[in-house]
Amino acid sequence: MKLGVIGGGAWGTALAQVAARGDRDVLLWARERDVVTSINRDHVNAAFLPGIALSPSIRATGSLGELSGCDALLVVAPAQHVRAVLAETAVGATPLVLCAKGIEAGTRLLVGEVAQGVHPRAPIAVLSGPTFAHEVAAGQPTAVTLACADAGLRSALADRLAGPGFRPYASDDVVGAEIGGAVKNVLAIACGVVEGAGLGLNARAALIARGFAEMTRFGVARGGRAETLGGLSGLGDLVLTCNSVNSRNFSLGLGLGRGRSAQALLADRRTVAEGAFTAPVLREAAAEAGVDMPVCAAVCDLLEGAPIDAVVGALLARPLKREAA
Ligand SMILES: NC(=O)c1ccc[n+]([C@@H]2O[C@H](COP(=O)([O-])OP(=O)(O)OC[C@H]3O[C@@H](n4cnc5c(N)ncnc54)[C@H](O)[C@@H]3O)[C@@H](O)[C@H]2O)c1
Ligand SMILES: O=P(O)(O)OC[C@H](O)CO
Repeated sequence: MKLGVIGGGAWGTALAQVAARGDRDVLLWARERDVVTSINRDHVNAAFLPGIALSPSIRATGSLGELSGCDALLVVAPAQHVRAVLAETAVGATPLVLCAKGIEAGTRLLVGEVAQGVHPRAPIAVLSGPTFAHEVAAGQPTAVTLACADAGLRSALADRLAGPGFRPYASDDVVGAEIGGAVKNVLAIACGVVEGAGLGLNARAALIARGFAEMTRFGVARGGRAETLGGLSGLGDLVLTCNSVNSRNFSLGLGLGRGRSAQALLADRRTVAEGAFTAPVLREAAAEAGVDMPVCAAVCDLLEGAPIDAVVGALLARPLKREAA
């Protein structure tokens, strides 16, 4: 199975490295000319994944048309750009493996739903889980959820990607796998705020547990399964990103917690903090589904500039309730 990768950021490059294990050819489309040159000439992605020596069997291209010879495509553009990039790609019935974590603004669609709308004949899979790109690219042990309704395709993709340091777990719950990754980014911002504002480790643990309850409520309301939310793509990724400054979302929250504005923090950054874009659309989607998500709503308020004391005070002053509710 020849794999193509759409997106030359940190995660697309790390996944290309996984797919290239054993000197297998991988074609990676990158939007930036400097990334294409850097990968083909020096076998590094100096812009988005510095310090990692890439397999020479990864070839980069700036032309989406070249991907037409691939047997499956890993889609690793940021969530808000997936529609535009896929619209320019000839896909037909080639399987698409969605690896971005987010919900599309405006439509409130999951990335897999966007892909299905653009390419109705393409089988859809989702790869998600606790995966800092640098660690994956360096071959450090990592496990992910690989979700696909088609058992044969799921198994073929898992066999193609698995290796000594990369272990996919199979699932048929595409929606559940996507929602975990999208919601955890918003919750990671909240945990960063707690760290930046010095609110303590108890508060962070409370946010992780109550945030997980929100993620599960929303995921189940959208048709996912609670067991998927409790797996690698949900709880696993939530634990990772809520506890490390290596997370772009956590570090965005850290800056907010230290008093900087979201606008200033997001300006000029070349890397993506998906939670900032997911938070407002998640608030809309939760309202639409009739799901209470107070922590995620609080992150929206903070991104819009509300004072931390007021937001935290309002969260804690809500009426007391049963934990399971
Ligand atoms: N970095 C990680 O560790 C990691 C791990 C798992 C999942 N992800 C997810 O993968 C997705 C991609 O993130 P990343 O970390 O590879 O990106 P990145 O932050 O390393 O790089 C930004 C990417 O955005 C792309 N981009 C910017 N503007 C664009 C546009 N107008 N159209 C198309 N692409 C555009 C750039 O080309 C680049 O590939 C995100 O959804 C992210 O949540 C990232
Ligand atoms: O750096 P973040 O916050 O985008 O997190 C990267 C991955 O999603 C971790 O699994």
